[in-house]
Amino acid sequence: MRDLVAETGADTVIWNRLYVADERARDTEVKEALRHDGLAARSFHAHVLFEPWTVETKTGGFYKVYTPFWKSVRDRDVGSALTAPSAVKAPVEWPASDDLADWDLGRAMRRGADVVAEHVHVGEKAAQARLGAFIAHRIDDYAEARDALAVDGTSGLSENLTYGEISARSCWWAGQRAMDDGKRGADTFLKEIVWRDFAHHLAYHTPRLTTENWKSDWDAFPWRGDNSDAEAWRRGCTGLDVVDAAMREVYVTGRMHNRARMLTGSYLTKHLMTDWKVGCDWFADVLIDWDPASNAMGWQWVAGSGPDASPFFRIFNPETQAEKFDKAGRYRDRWLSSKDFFEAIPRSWELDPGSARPSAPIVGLSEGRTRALEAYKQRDAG
Ligand SMILES: Cc1cc2nc3c(=O)[nH]c(=O)nc-3n(C[C@H](O)[C@H](O)[C@H](O)COP(=O)(O)OP(=O)(O)OC[C@H]3O[C@@H](n4cnc5c(N)ncnc54)[C@H](O)[C@@H]3O)c2cc1C
Repeated sequence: MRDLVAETGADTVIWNRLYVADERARDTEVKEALRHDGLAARSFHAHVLFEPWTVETKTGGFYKVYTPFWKSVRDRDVGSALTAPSAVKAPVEWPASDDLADWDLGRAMRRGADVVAEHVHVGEKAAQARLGAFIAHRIDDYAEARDALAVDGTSGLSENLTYGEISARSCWWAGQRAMDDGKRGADTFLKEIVWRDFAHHLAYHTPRLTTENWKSDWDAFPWRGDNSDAEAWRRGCTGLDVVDAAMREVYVTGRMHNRARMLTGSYLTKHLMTDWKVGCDWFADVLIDWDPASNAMGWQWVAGSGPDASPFFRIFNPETQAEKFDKAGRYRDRWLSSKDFFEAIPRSWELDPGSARPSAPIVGLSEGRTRALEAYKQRDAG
């Protein structure tokens, strides 16, 4: 950054504040170094709706459960999204830049970067267009459609929110206007935007959210570390159609349907009894919308180790879930028959469309469920 500042002649560096421990530590260090160099360094509240220290319980603590958090913020004044500055002074001479193509980032893949590029919509304009299309065409049915695996029923805004290409405030106000216009799904949409804030609230107040079991009694659980079953899970080769379809979807698009995140996560942490951190790390690698707080909160929720988590004994049955949320099998068909997956994966996986998937699940549903519940009972007995 120092080089860039010198090359551009910038006198001020500004950014949006972030709330996860390592992001805060890095930004503090950067701010100090820039100020030490005599530059102005300023950070702003723009990444979330409510900065984590501004939301308190009646006793002055932080929220550990979503519903009271939502109730405490839903009627707050969110403030309007700031307008863009009318002019930003450009450097007299732009610094020389490498050509990204020269970095050959997709070297280890067949055509992976090109495959994923078809699915991402980056940049502020794309984000605004996405929000506009969602509000105009999909928000009415959002509450029901958001769970249907084969339906494009959600906003798709997570990647844009992650990179700050659109602000949570803009989404909030669009949702509020939709509510005033009587759009049925608007309230659910606002609640989801606040789930994102809740993740950052938790990560700020309990930094261990992203690195350790949030509930320490889970430290005694015999999670398996990374293992060959987890590798089969990553490669979409578990023998369970819906799980494999979802693991292929994420490899091709850089995204995964929210319901599919829950059920692939459940299969990994419960049936395969693998530590949620293994899945959390994989999602960090492959998700374009990767957000450290939402990802860790999602994984700890699925695993049962997080605040406000789904109880461990409530083990998703991926097949029942698929029957419910992908009745006609369109989601499974689409991703299991996708040739793009084989284009996108690393060559070292040595998979091609002719490679067979296991004909039965690597860990059967009832066998995995019994094993997980037994380990859970023993954890509590021990
Ligand atoms: C195991 C697991 C891992 C996850 N990892 C991430 C991640 O790395 N990055 C990420 O942005 N989301 C993550 N989520 C949350 C959720 O799956 C995605 O935000 C959602 O699928 C994004 O699609 P969308 O933008 O169409 O969402 P929409 O349904 O349109 O929702 C609107 C916005 O609300 C927010 N939101 C919705 N659901 C959640 C949620 N459960 N938690 C937090 N925020 C939410 C997102 O910012 C989203 O863009 C994870 C969930 C699970 C279960």
